[in-house]
Amino acid sequence: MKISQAPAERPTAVLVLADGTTLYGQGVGAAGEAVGEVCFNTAMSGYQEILTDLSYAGQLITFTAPHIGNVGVNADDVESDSKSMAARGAIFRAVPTNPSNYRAQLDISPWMRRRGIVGISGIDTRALTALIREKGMPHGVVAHNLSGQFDIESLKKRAAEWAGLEGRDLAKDVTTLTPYAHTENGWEWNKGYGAHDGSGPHIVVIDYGVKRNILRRLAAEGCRVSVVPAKASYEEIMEKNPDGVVLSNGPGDPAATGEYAVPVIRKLIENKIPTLGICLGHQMLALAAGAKTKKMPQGHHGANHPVKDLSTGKVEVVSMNHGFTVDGAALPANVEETHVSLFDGTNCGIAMKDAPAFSVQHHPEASPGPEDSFYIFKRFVDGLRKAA
Ligand SMILES: NC(=O)CC[C@H](N)C(=O)O
Repeated sequence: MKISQAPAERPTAVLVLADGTTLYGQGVGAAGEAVGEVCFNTAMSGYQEILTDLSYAGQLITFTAPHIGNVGVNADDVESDSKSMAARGAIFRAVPTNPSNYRAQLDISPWMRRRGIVGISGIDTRALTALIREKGMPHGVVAHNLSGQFDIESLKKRAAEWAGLEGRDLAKDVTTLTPYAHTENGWEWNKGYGAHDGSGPHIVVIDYGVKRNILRRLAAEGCRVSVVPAKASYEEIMEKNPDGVVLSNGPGDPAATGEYAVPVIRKLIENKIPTLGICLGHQMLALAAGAKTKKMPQGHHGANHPVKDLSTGKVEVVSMNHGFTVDGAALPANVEETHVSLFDGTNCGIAMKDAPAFSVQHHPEASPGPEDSFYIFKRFVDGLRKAA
């Protein structure tokens, strides 16, 4: 399959893929160039959460929902701060129009400019998504400049020479540099975020690129939440006297990140410290237990993926964002598969039989997406309360 698009009349942006596919459009957000792996996200809403999710570092996001920016942006719906290294590029079908929503504080384009996200609109995202589905996630460059002059050959070369995500540890680039305490609670209609009392179990979250809503959901369960850098040692974690440890989501290849993270996680398991892993944290718990991870052709990025909890038989509709997967067919004997994707049967959760540790591939914190899996936090925290 090959796609092409006639140059827009006065293009101010272009998407060039490593195979030379060149799609012209209108620039949105920051001017400049962004190189990365081109993925697609099928969520119908939640573009602000998606564009601030640090797990997208190194990726350019094609939104399959055609109208991005309709409800504007606000200060609440962010998953990382303004200096974050989340997705550097975004690809839209329609040129964003004036937002209409009572929560809107700003248009998407100036907001993207502030965050340094280079965007292109006017792209046939349906054809691009079909291309990704057929051939896997290509490497590409989004370039945006008002002159409309682009050196396509050099952009193609840049895309083709980009090293890709396999073997890349990106958690070290996006993690917090210093430990901190988190106090923001879950968001409530007409109230926003409150502060929690922190009277419940103490959770240490290892930040590989943590989404804020993971921290907020833990706070909403009554937990005291401490966040530590990705390279915190086992001793530094234990000095904080955690009742439980959460391994966060994050960008890049779990196998590369695991080089420093897995030895720490192994010690947590050996010492029977209650542990919950989410997405990258799930993949690294699996690696620590002796399982394998591999790259997926298209990955899962959306907010309506059906997943089955094998322990209850219930199906939950979940938020997903991953391009690597745990090989469910090669799990060690002490690891039980607890969740599977009903789209393609890939592994979506594990529990260790000989340690109080479990993890899920999807995003129980949603943000964006349905709240079906909030119970994962409750399951973890109830377990801690029982053990106390
Ligand atoms: N959201 C995440 O934590 C993503 C994990 C990993 N970087 C992947 O793409 O599979």
